[in-house]
Amino acid sequence: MGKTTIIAIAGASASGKSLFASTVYQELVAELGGNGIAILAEDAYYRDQSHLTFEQRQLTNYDHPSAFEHELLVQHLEQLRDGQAVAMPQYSYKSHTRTTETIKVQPGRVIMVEGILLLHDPHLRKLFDISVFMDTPLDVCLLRRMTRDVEERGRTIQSVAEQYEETVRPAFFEFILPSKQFADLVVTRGGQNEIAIDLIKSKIRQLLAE
Ligand SMILES: Nc1ncnc2c1ncn2[C@@H]1O[C@H](COP(=O)(O)OP(=O)(O)O)[C@@H](O)[C@H]1O
Ligand SMILES: Nc1ccn([C@@H]2O[C@H](COP(=O)(O)O)[C@@H](O)[C@H]2O)c(=O)n1
Repeated sequence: MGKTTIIAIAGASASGKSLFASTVYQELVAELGGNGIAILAEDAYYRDQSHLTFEQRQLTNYDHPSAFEHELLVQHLEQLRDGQAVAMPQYSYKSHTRTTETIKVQPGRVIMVEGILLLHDPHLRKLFDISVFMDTPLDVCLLRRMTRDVEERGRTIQSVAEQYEETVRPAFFEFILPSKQFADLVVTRGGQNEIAIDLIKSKIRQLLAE
Protein backbone atom coordinates (compact mmCIF):
# COMPACT_ATOMS: atom_id res chain seq x y z
CA MET A 1 0.00 0.00 0.00
CA GLY A 2 1.24 3.53 -0.84
CA LYS A 3 1.49 6.40 1.63
CA THR A 4 -1.65 6.94 3.71
CA THR A 5 -3.34 10.33 3.41
CA ILE A 6 -5.16 11.62 6.50
CA ILE A 7 -7.95 14.16 5.92
CA ALA A 8 -9.26 16.14 8.93
CA ILE A 9 -12.68 17.81 8.93
CA ALA A 10 -13.08 20.34 11.76
CA GLY A 11 -15.48 23.14 12.70
CA ALA A 12 -18.13 24.06 15.25
CA SER A 13 -20.54 21.58 16.76
CA ALA A 14 -23.40 20.93 14.29
CA SER A 15 -21.56 22.74 11.49
CA GLY A 16 -22.03 19.67 9.27
CA LYS A 17 -18.71 17.84 9.78
CA SER A 18 -20.20 14.42 10.19
CA LEU A 19 -22.70 14.85 7.32
CA PHE A 20 -19.87 16.06 5.07
CA ALA A 21 -17.52 13.18 6.00
CA SER A 22 -20.22 10.51 5.76
CA THR A 23 -21.48 11.83 2.40
CA VAL A 24 -17.97 11.70 0.92
CA TYR A 25 -17.42 8.24 2.43
CA GLN A 26 -20.75 6.69 1.39
CA GLU A 27 -20.67 8.09 -2.15
CA LEU A 28 -17.14 6.79 -2.70
CA VAL A 29 -17.92 3.40 -1.16
CA ALA A 30 -20.95 3.11 -3.50
CA GLU A 31 -18.74 4.01 -6.46
CA LEU A 32 -15.48 2.19 -5.67
CA GLY A 33 -16.25 -0.27 -2.87
CA GLY A 34 -15.19 -0.03 0.78
CA ASN A 35 -11.52 -0.92 0.43
CA GLY A 36 -9.04 1.88 0.87
CA ILE A 37 -11.07 4.46 2.83
CA ALA A 38 -11.60 4.59 6.58
CA ILE A 39 -13.51 7.09 8.70
CA LEU A 40 -13.04 8.02 12.37
CA ALA A 41 -14.82 10.45 14.73
CA GLU A 42 -13.01 12.55 17.34
CA ASP A 43 -16.12 12.18 19.54
CA ALA A 44 -15.34 8.46 19.90
CA TYR A 45 -12.24 9.60 21.79
CA TYR A 46 -14.08 11.50 24.54
CA ARG A 47 -12.53 10.19 27.76
CA ASP A 48 -14.10 7.16 29.35
CA GLN A 49 -16.06 8.31 32.42
CA SER A 50 -17.52 4.98 33.54
CA HIS A 51 -15.91 5.45 36.99
CA LEU A 52 -18.07 8.60 37.55
CA THR A 53 -21.77 8.81 38.45
CA PHE A 54 -24.18 10.17 35.82
CA GLU A 55 -24.55 13.39 37.89
CA GLN A 56 -20.76 13.84 37.95
CA ARG A 57 -20.55 13.24 34.16
CA GLN A 58 -23.11 15.98 33.59
CA LEU A 59 -20.62 18.47 35.09
CA THR A 60 -17.87 17.74 32.50
CA ASN A 61 -17.04 20.50 30.00
CA TYR A 62 -17.33 18.55 26.72
CA ASP A 63 -16.07 21.49 24.67
CA HIS A 64 -12.71 21.77 26.43
CA PRO A 65 -9.67 19.97 24.94
CA SER A 66 -9.17 18.11 28.24
CA ALA A 67 -12.42 16.17 27.63
CA PHE A 68 -10.77 14.23 24.80
CA GLU A 69 -8.21 11.42 24.94
CA HIS A 70 -6.29 12.85 22.00
CA GLU A 71 -3.25 10.71 22.91
CA LEU A 72 -5.26 7.61 21.93
CA LEU A 73 -6.50 9.26 18.72
CA VAL A 74 -2.90 10.15 17.77
CA GLN A 75 -1.85 6.54 18.50
CA HIS A 76 -4.69 5.12 16.40
CA LEU A 77 -3.99 7.44 13.45
CA GLU A 78 -0.31 6.47 13.58
CA GLN A 79 -1.21 2.76 13.67
CA LEU A 80 -3.59 3.14 10.71
CA ARG A 81 -0.94 5.10 8.82
CA ASP A 82 1.45 2.18 9.55
CA GLY A 83 -1.00 -0.34 8.09
CA GLN A 84 -2.43 -1.72 11.36
CA ALA A 85 -6.14 -2.04 12.21
CA VAL A 86 -7.39 -0.27 15.38
CA ALA A 87 -10.30 -0.71 17.82
CA MET A 88 -12.10 2.66 17.76
CA PRO A 89 -14.02 3.29 21.03
CA GLN A 90 -17.78 3.84 20.86
CA TYR A 91 -19.32 6.77 22.73
CA SER A 92 -22.80 7.41 24.11
CA TYR A 93 -23.95 11.04 24.32
CA LYS A 94 -26.88 9.82 26.43
CA SER A 95 -24.73 8.31 29.19
CA HIS A 96 -21.75 10.68 28.65
CA THR A 97 -19.22 7.86 28.48
CA ARG A 98 -17.85 5.11 26.27
CA THR A 99 -19.83 1.96 25.71
CA THR A 100 -18.18 -1.43 26.17
CA GLU A 101 -18.08 -2.00 22.39
CA THR A 102 -15.39 -0.94 19.94
CA ILE A 103 -15.40 -0.86 16.13
CA LYS A 104 -12.54 -2.39 14.20
CA VAL A 105 -11.21 0.14 11.70
CA GLN A 106 -9.08 -1.27 8.90
CA PRO A 107 -6.15 0.74 7.52
CA GLY A 108 -6.71 2.36 4.14
CA ARG A 109 -5.01 4.55 1.59
CA VAL A 110 -7.22 7.42 2.83
CA ILE A 111 -8.29 8.05 6.45
CA MET A 112 -10.96 10.69 7.17
CA VAL A 113 -11.43 12.00 10.70
CA GLU A 114 -13.97 14.61 11.85
CA GLY A 115 -14.30 16.58 15.09
CA ILE A 116 -14.50 20.00 16.74
CA LEU A 117 -10.96 20.29 18.16
CA LEU A 118 -8.84 18.39 15.64
CA LEU A 119 -7.07 21.49 14.31
CA HIS A 120 -6.53 22.94 17.80
CA ASP A 121 -4.13 20.14 18.81
CA PRO A 122 -0.58 20.48 17.37
CA HIS A 123 0.13 16.74 17.81
CA LEU A 124 -2.90 15.89 15.68
CA ARG A 125 -2.23 18.67 13.16
CA LYS A 126 1.17 17.14 12.41
CA LEU A 127 -0.58 13.98 11.19
CA PHE A 128 -3.00 15.66 8.79
CA ASP A 129 -2.22 15.88 5.07
CA ILE A 130 -5.41 17.78 4.19
CA SER A 131 -7.43 19.91 6.65
CA VAL A 132 -10.98 21.12 6.02
CA PHE A 133 -12.88 23.64 8.19
CA MET A 134 -16.69 23.77 8.05
CA ASP A 135 -17.45 27.51 8.24
CA THR A 136 -21.14 27.51 9.17
CA PRO A 137 -22.61 30.55 11.00
CA LEU A 138 -22.95 29.87 14.74
CA ASP A 139 -26.68 30.67 14.87
CA VAL A 140 -27.30 28.06 12.15
CA CYS A 141 -25.21 25.55 14.14
CA LEU A 142 -27.20 26.26 17.30
CA LEU A 143 -30.54 25.70 15.57
CA ARG A 144 -29.30 22.43 14.04
CA ARG A 145 -27.79 21.29 17.33
CA MET A 146 -31.04 22.05 19.16
CA THR A 147 -33.01 19.74 16.83
CA ARG A 148 -30.33 17.03 16.67
CA ASP A 149 -29.58 16.90 20.40
CA VAL A 150 -33.26 16.71 21.35
CA GLU A 151 -34.02 14.05 18.70
CA GLU A 152 -30.84 11.98 18.90
CA ARG A 153 -28.86 12.77 22.06
CA GLY A 154 -31.57 12.68 24.76
CA ARG A 155 -31.46 16.40 25.59
CA THR A 156 -34.09 19.07 26.34
CA ILE A 157 -34.25 22.46 24.62
CA GLN A 158 -33.40 24.07 27.96
CA SER A 159 -30.33 21.88 28.52
CA VAL A 160 -29.05 22.57 24.98
CA ALA A 161 -29.50 26.33 25.53
CA GLU A 162 -27.72 26.26 28.91
CA GLN A 163 -24.81 24.16 27.62
CA TYR A 164 -24.49 26.44 24.60
CA GLU A 165 -24.09 29.53 26.80
CA GLU A 166 -21.84 27.87 29.39
CA THR A 167 -19.37 25.91 27.25
CA VAL A 168 -20.21 25.51 23.54
CA ARG A 169 -20.10 29.17 22.50
CA PRO A 170 -17.09 30.17 24.69
CA ALA A 171 -15.09 27.16 23.42
CA PHE A 172 -15.93 28.04 19.83
CA PHE A 173 -14.26 31.44 20.22
CA GLU A 174 -11.39 30.22 22.40
CA PHE A 175 -10.38 27.03 20.57
CA ILE A 176 -12.31 26.27 17.37
CA LEU A 177 -12.42 29.55 15.45
CA PRO A 178 -8.66 30.26 15.97
CA SER A 179 -7.91 26.80 14.51
CA LYS A 180 -9.49 27.78 11.17
CA GLN A 181 -6.11 29.30 10.16
CA PHE A 182 -4.72 25.74 9.88
CA ALA A 183 -7.28 24.61 7.28
CA ASP A 184 -6.38 24.05 3.62
CA LEU A 185 -10.00 24.32 2.58
CA VAL A 186 -12.76 26.38 4.23
CA VAL A 187 -16.26 25.10 3.42
CA THR A 188 -19.43 27.19 3.66
CA ARG A 189 -23.00 25.83 3.72
CA GLY A 190 -22.27 22.81 5.91
CA GLY A 191 -22.64 19.19 5.00
CA GLN A 192 -24.49 19.86 1.75
CA ASN A 193 -21.89 21.88 -0.15
CA GLU A 194 -21.77 19.70 -3.27
CA ILE A 195 -18.79 21.47 -4.84
CA ALA A 196 -16.66 20.89 -1.74
CA ILE A 197 -17.87 17.28 -1.48
CA ASP A 198 -16.91 16.73 -5.15
CA LEU A 199 -13.48 18.34 -4.63
CA ILE A 200 -12.63 16.03 -1.74
CA LYS A 201 -14.04 13.01 -3.61
CA SER A 202 -11.88 13.83 -6.66
CA LYS A 203 -8.80 14.15 -4.49
CA ILE A 204 -9.51 10.80 -2.83
CA ARG A 205 -10.17 9.11 -6.22
CA GLN A 206 -6.82 10.45 -7.41
CA LEU A 207 -5.03 9.15 -4.28
CA LEU A 208 -6.65 5.72 -4.59
CA ALA A 209 -5.59 5.47 -8.24
CA GLU A 210 -1.89 6.26 -7.52
N1 LIG B 1 -26.22 22.05 4.84
C1 LIG B 1 -27.11 21.51 5.68
N2 LIG B 1 -28.43 21.75 5.53
C2 LIG B 1 -29.33 21.23 6.37
N3 LIG B 1 -29.02 20.46 7.45
C3 LIG B 1 -27.73 20.19 7.65
C4 LIG B 1 -26.70 20.69 6.80
N4 LIG B 1 -25.51 20.26 7.27
C5 LIG B 1 -25.80 19.52 8.38
N5 LIG B 1 -27.13 19.48 8.59
C6 LIG B 1 -27.83 18.81 9.71
O1 LIG B 1 -27.44 19.48 10.91
C7 LIG B 1 -27.25 18.55 11.97
C8 LIG B 1 -25.82 18.66 12.44
O2 LIG B 1 -24.98 18.21 11.40
P1 LIG B 1 -23.77 17.22 11.74
O3 LIG B 1 -23.21 16.77 10.44
O4 LIG B 1 -24.19 16.19 12.74
O5 LIG B 1 -22.79 18.28 12.43
P2 LIG B 1 -21.42 18.07 13.21
O6 LIG B 1 -20.89 16.71 12.86
O7 LIG B 1 -20.56 19.20 12.73
O8 LIG B 1 -21.75 18.20 14.67
C9 LIG B 1 -27.58 17.17 11.43
O9 LIG B 1 -28.92 16.87 11.76
C10 LIG B 1 -27.42 17.35 9.90
O10 LIG B 1 -28.23 16.46 9.18
N1 LIG C 1 -21.35 13.72 26.54
C1 LIG C 1 -21.27 14.69 25.63
C2 LIG C 1 -20.21 14.76 24.71
C3 LIG C 1 -20.19 15.79 23.81
N2 LIG C 1 -21.18 16.71 23.79
C4 LIG C 1 -21.16 17.81 22.80
O1 LIG C 1 -20.85 17.30 21.52
C5 LIG C 1 -20.26 18.33 20.75
C6 LIG C 1 -19.26 17.73 19.77
O2 LIG C 1 -19.91 16.85 18.90
P1 LIG C 1 -20.51 17.37 17.50
O3 LIG C 1 -20.96 16.10 16.84
O4 LIG C 1 -21.64 18.31 17.80
O5 LIG C 1 -19.39 18.06 16.79
C7 LIG C 1 -19.57 19.28 21.71
O6 LIG C 1 -19.93 20.61 21.40
C8 LIG C 1 -20.11 18.86 23.10
O7 LIG C 1 -20.71 19.94 23.76
C9 LIG C 1 -22.21 16.63 24.69
O8 LIG C 1 -23.13 17.49 24.68
N3 LIG C 1 -22.25 15.62 25.59
